[in-house]
Amino acid sequence: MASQAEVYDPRKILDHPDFKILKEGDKPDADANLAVFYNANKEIHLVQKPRLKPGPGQVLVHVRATGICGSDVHFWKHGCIGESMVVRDECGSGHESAGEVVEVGEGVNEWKVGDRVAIEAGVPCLQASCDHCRTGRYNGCPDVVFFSTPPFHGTLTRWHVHPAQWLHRLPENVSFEEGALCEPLAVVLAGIERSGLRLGDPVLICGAGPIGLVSLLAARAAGAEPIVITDLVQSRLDFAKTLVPGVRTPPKEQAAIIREKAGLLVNLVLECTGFEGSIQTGIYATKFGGKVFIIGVGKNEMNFPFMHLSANEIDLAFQYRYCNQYPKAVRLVAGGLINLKPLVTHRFSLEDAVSAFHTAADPRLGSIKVQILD
Ligand SMILES: NC(=O)c1ccc[n+]([C@@H]2O[C@H](COP(=O)([O-])OP(=O)(O)OC[C@H]3O[C@@H](n4cnc5c(N)ncnc54)[C@H](O)[C@@H]3O)[C@@H](O)[C@H]2O)c1
Ligand SMILES: OC[C@H](O)C(O)[C@@H](O)CO
Ligand SMILES: [Zn+2]
Ligand SMILES: [Zn+2]
Repeated sequence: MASQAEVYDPRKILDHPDFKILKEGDKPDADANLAVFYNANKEIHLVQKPRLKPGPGQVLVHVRATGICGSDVHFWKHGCIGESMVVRDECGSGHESAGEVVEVGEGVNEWKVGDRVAIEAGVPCLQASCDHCRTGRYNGCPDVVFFSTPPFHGTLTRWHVHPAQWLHRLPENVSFEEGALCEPLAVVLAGIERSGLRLGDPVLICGAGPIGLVSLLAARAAGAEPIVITDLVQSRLDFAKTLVPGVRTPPKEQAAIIREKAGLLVNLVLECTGFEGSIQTGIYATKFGGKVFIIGVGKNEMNFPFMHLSANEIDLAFQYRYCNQYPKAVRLVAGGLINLKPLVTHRFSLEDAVSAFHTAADPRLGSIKVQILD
């Protein structure tokens, strides 16, 4: 049986005669399989890819909404995340997507044309010999195909072929935009689950970007009180207040001010920036026996106040993507416990998707979540 990596071999697309990088002024074919690709030269462009037929066990999805994640922008602007995820060739972007089934491959019985789905972008190997897959923690699978992490192309495209079992049904009351936002929600829910957050816990959230704001919504739904959120950008704190009016926003992200604002030391920090200074602030704001749960990603090496952590029995924990979170994410949105709608501040067509990237990458434009709709 072919591995997922072989099935989704990225060269198949790059070497295909119908693959074409569109230059300025090029008019795409009608209904073309447009996508946004970046490369090792830090160029970003619209491309035309072949529309492939779904193979056995696969489904062809018309992608209707895709959000731009900070990691998409990071791969474009910096060419890597950490040491193992490196852009070496043309690579397709996007992993926050939802759409509509348009064709099913052989042996697919659970989906039919017209079904509305959220796309789970990480496809693990599911081999019995893989301990991570066998034990259900499939986000640790070393052979995962994570669409949009090089070398695998992303789901920001018009026609995307996906394995049937990594799609999640969207109920009628969940829009494609919300379905796409279930991806960052899955990241956050995985973190909240492993952080052990309980009703009435005082929580500090560091960073009011999309991940911090989704954490705010999820922590509120989970019963955290009080919740303090930090950011260096006032407009993002203002946005947090509109989402959850009761949230406390200290004027500076310093531990002493956070303590005063919270009225107490927090027992849980959800760190959503990945910056060393912010992680340190989180550590100093945490009470004896508390936990600093780090969702943000950043530099390869960082300094933490070792003896303060030790003498206060503060746990440091980390989140890497997610496993088993999509069904929960969809239920929470459908059930009205988490309202993701306000997070989408900018919308673009697929034809104009490169402008969407420029908007997402420019902090002066004040976007929270930029989505591409088709
Ligand atoms: N662990 C995972 O699997 C996973 C998945 C998705 C995203 N992430 C990471 O989560 C982090 C947040 O993602 P995002 O999309 O919200 O990014 P973002 O860049 O939009 O938001 C980060 C926010 O942190 C703020 N910030 C920076 N330094 C700060 C400081 N010292 N104190 C307080 N706030 C500060 C910024 O102003 C910004 O608003 C990123 O590092 C991202 O790569 C991790
Ligand atoms: O939402 C998922 C994240 O963006 C990915 O893990 C990315 O950071 C690296 O592949
Ligand atoms: Zn992401
Ligand atoms: Zn595996």
